[in-house]
Amino acid sequence: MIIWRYGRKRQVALLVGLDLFVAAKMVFLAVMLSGFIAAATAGSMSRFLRLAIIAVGGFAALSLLGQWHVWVKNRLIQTVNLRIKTLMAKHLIDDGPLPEDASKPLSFMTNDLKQLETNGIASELTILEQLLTLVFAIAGAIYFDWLTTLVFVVGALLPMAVSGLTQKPIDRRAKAWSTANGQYTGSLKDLLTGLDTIRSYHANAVAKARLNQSSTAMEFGLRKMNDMIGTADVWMSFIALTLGLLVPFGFGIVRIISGVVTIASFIGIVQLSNSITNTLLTIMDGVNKWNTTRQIQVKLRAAAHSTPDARSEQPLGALQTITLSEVTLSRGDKRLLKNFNLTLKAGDKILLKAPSGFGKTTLLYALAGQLPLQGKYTINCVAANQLPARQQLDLFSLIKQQPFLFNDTLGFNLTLGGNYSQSEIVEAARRAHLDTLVAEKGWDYQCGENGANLSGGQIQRVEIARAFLVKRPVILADEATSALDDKLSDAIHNELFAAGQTVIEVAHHISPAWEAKFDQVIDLTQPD
Ligand SMILES: Nc1ncnc2c1ncn2[C@@H]1O[C@H](COP(=O)(O)OP(=O)(O)OP(=O)(O)O)[C@@H](O)[C@H]1O
Repeated sequence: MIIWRYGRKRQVALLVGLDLFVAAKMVFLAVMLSGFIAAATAGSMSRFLRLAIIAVGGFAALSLLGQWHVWVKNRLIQTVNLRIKTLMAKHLIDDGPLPEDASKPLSFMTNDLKQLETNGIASELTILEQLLTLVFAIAGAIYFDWLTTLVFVVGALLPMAVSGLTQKPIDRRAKAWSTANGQYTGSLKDLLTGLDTIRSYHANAVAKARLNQSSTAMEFGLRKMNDMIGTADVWMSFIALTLGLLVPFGFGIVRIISGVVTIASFIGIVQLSNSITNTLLTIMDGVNKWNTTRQIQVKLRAAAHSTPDARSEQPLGALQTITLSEVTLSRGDKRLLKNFNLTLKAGDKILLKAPSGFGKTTLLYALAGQLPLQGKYTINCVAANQLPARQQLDLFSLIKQQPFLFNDTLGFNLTLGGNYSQSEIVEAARRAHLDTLVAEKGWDYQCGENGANLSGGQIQRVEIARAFLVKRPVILADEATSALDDKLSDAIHNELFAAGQTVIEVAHHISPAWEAKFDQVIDLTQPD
């Protein structure tokens, strides 16, 4: 159960306790109505008035408990939602997927979790409440006449057995909808990111058609899922109404005619039979809805149980060597580098050259452990895949070709909330030649969405300053100065070369004078 797994046990227990009172309301109503009929049949006004006072008082007390029930229920929903979101945020940030999968977690965090709330959590709460109502209603009806009740209960239970048949097709359609939903969110995100490109190339019509295509697929998936749930509901309801109501009602009439049951008892049974049938239908509906969230729950459990890196922490010591031997890289189905070899020692400066799309960025990501590689990769003679991911990550700072800036201050974008002294931050900014910008705008300057309020060169220097600030043993520089003028590019290279860190740089345009300063210049197109 989602609420038991992610909620506070104390809150769940209190809710179940209050559910008992909410559930008792229907039985209380039936007993009161039956009592009114008995008073009317006996022609006793005083008995009627006494019952009327008890009825009003009883309903007032039950309503007060119902109010408390609302608060407890909503607080429980809040706790469960928050715990799930915290868990997923942790999973996403700590052990999240590679960049190319970015739209999937976005869709999961928005659409899937919303569905989990409306179809999963809400259904569990309803089912719980309705189950208790059902128990009370059956107990009350047995008190009036057990045989008539039995007919009512059997009539109401039969449709439940049939509902099992609709489970699998509902599951299938829920899965198809979830996939289409993910694709829609992905293409919408892509479109919004590239809106200015679309407009400047007049690709509006194509963009609209593509978005329309994925929204059509999503809406179709939703319709198909709702069709299936709706169809199941309609026919379940037909079976429930005939077997659960008409047949037992007729049976009760026969019992009255036979003189076994009084009209007052029968009114009580009929009132309670409504509760029995309605609760069973609501429970079935809840179970159907809950079943649409099975896949989401599986993902959630996987996220909750994602264990920290099981590889043993080996003391790696200071970086000495990095070796790649017979390494092959792929991206999707595409084979990139094949049988690539590289040996470097700490402090080396390496320049990687190859035509666009050859796999240089992929190689840098693989070195940092953010993309897989086939072949032998060792750091200080230890196989990289034996190192905890965190340890490998901490060796590298990656200056990305397309840096990402948060919609936050300049200061935050440099430190990313890390714990650095002011002098360290100022020094990193100075080395990345950001000091003029800082003097002009200040650390609290808002960078805008993905650095919209900065120039391309300034964004690149924020990314460079991040790398200088963390001072990791290896700097992976992917076209790190492509947006800078020659003077700034030279100045940044001076800083890159001065610090004694290992530098592995990918650059298309680099002057012969700078090229000569690298320890190794590797042309990836040339076999060893
Ligand atoms: N997320 C991705 N999913 C699938 N394929 C990708 C992805 N990113 C890049 N590729 C493909 O992998 C190949 C290598 O890309 P990569 O970015 O490593 O090349 P590169 O040599 O750095 O290119 P450039 O010099 O243009 O930056 C390209 O063919 C590219 O289309």
